Amino acid sequence: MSLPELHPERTALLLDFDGTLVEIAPRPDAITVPAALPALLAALHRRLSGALALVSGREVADIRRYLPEFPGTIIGSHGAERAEPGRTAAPPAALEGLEAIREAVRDFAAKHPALLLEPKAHGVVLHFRQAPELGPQVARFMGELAERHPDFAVQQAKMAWELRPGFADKGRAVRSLLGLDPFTDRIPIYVGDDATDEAAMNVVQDLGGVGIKIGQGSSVAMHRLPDPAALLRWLENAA
Ligand SMILES: O=P(O)(O)OC[C@H]1O[C@H](O[C@H]2O[C@H](CO)[C@@H](O)[C@H](O)[C@H]2O)[C@H](O)[C@@H](O)[C@@H]1O
Repeated sequence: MSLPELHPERTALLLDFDGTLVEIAPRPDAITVPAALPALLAALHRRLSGALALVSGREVADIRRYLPEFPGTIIGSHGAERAEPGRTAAPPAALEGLEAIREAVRDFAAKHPALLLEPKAHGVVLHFRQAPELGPQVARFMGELAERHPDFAVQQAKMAWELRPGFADKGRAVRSLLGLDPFTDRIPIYVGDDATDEAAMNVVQDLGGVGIKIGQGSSVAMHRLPDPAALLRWLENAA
């Protein structure tokens, strides 16, 4: 099946960030934004009359650090934040249990120096990319921590486990975005590579849209591209 076309009046385009627009790197701060990406996103935003959003597990502020000129909507922290063009995301609500979670994760990471702790305003990520053998232990620890903090959910990522607020999920965030101008009444296309993107792809496909999975692994998506470079080529042809 060939990839869908981007129609200026009928398409809404929703793009994940890590592993989708940028290649996975050894650390969260070691990614390289392709030189052509900012201009490409600006061109797509114009072509779709604003119906372009980034949907990331990263915080909005983090995405803005890498793409300061991005003109569209940004959904961050797996859906816990949404920033409209030109506006700052609202500060996070106080989350019950977050301080205790941070402390427990800090203590655990201190015992395993190969782990990388990524703190977020809405949660915390433990990366085991530098010590893959610790993966099962990290999964167990984060799972047990989530059981003690029912407002939080465990989110699997690539070589990482995260605790995020239970209310934050990309599926819910995308469903609500698609009810707003200029996304409403358009056919959504969602592109993502990771477990967190599956809920969003389910939603867009339920609504008659299209999911595109980047890379390998099982997915609900009806289309697939091998890597971010292939996605950029497709977007360049469509822009
Ligand atoms: O929803 P996304 O935009 O795909 O963000 C998901 C997580 O991405 C980041 O972690 C992943 O990418 C890192 C950089 O390539 C990599 O080192 C790490 O192993 C991956 O898990 C980011 O650090 C997380 O905060 C995001 O939730």
